[in-house]
Amino acid sequence: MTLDLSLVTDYISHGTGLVVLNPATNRVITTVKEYDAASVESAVIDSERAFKQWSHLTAKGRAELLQKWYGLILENAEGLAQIITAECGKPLAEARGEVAYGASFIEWFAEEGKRMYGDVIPSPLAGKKIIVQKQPIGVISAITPWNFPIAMITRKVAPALAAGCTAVVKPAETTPLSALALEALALEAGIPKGVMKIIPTTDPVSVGKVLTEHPVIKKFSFTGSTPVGKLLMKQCAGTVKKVSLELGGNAPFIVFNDANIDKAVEGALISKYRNAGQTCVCANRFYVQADVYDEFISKFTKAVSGFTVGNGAEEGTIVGPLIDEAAVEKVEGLVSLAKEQGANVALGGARHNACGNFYSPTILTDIHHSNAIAQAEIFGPVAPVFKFDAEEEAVQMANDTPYGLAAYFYTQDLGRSFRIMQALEYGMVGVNEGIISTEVAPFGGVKESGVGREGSRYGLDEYTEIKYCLLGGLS
Ligand SMILES: NC(=O)c1ccc[n+]([C@@H]2O[C@H](COP(=O)([O-])OP(=O)(O)OC[C@H]3O[C@@H](n4cnc5c(N)ncnc54)[C@H](O)[C@@H]3O)[C@@H](O)[C@H]2O)c1
Ligand SMILES: O=C[C@H](O)CS(=O)(=O)O
Repeated sequence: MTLDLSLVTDYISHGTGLVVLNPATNRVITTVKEYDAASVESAVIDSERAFKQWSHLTAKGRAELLQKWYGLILENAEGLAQIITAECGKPLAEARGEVAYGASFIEWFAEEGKRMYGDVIPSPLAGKKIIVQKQPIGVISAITPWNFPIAMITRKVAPALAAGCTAVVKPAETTPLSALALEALALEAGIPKGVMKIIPTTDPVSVGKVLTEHPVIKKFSFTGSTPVGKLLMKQCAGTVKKVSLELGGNAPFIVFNDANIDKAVEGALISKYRNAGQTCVCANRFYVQADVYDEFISKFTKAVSGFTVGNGAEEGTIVGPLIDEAAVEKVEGLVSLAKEQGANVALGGARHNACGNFYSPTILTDIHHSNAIAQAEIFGPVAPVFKFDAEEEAVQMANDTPYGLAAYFYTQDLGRSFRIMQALEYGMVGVNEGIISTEVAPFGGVKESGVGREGSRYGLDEYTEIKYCLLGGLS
């Protein structure tokens, strides 16, 4: 399949720049023009200039342009999906899903922007009026990861633009093409130049300093690992920026004795192996109650053994490559340590065909919660399955992590459902469901998985400021 790069022609560098590789083949896709700290400063000033006009459009006016952008993304969905697969590695079917998911935030916030309501508060003071209004916070910056190169950008930029803000966005070094295609389509939709600017770079540290320290930037939104999120949050402190963070996860997936095991296996497959296990909400550790442990392992192993591993561009591929060699080495290290600590490899446990960035879908059993792998965000197609006896033990182990993004459990007992929903220390919980992300619900974590929420009616608040006005002298 010849990759169509016509959407990003204007961004391709015919000399030096940011080299983009295909993780399935490690071959060069293309090279794109890149930004350094100085040119990012200039982009920030352009964004400030664009803000003056964009924020003065009506919400309806902005919505019409966002809806045009949404329409163009859907019209170019297949081309965008092929770009995602080429630079990120995920199977084409998943990439198509990501385009629709990413576009859904634009559709959703085009409407939400028209409902950025304020308040008129009954005044306790005679002759005085109390008015509360929401205003766009201003120029925002964002830094995004490689695993959802379109959706992680639109989940930030859509609410920002709908609220009247402008955005300067640094995508991951490995996946700039999807981001640049988004920018090209936004310009084609009539969204003015400078309203959304993508800034690829081979120097994330210097560019990141501009995006977290520049005084013109009033809000910073980050999606990525927890260690980097902590660093960038500190960098924002000097100018007291409003910050939202979508960070790492360590999702427990609990299966109780009374669960529908076939449904639990179905949920486990999608939750664990989506994007080869490289999602922040992937089930990261499985806790299965003793009476159903053997049945779950048998059915889970049988289903995973049928997965096709390969290039995501080939129809039928279920598990594509990891993003790079470092990612494979990290997974290899975690599996090796688990085996040293007594784990049994029920399936996989090594590179696929011992080549490239491919790792075989893996299931580990006879493993204890104290093993290191229970505390690490695996970010690969590896499922450690722990056995437990009592409900309280499962909850204690599930909560025994600094992370708090997503959690999942399967039961058919209503009382247990409410007990466990209440007891789990996570921002998002799937009950008898292995995939929970949607634009209408608040996505985000607690503890060291993040601050703030994306999507839903709450997502707009991240990009607004509340202004309270007291009107006197009206008697
Ligand atoms: N909570 C969520 O919604 C969510 C979504 C996707 C990914 N993630 C998390 O992201 C991680 C995987 O993505 P990743 O490997 O791209 O994460 P990462 O933190 O290594 O990189 C994320 C982004 O930060 C940039 N970056 C890294 N160091 C920087 C620095 N010092 N200054 C400025 N920018 C810097 C990178 O270039 C990239 O654009 C996982 O931990 C995953 O859980 C979370
Ligand atoms: O990995 C990060 C994404 O947020 C996962 S999802 O597509 O939103 O479920």
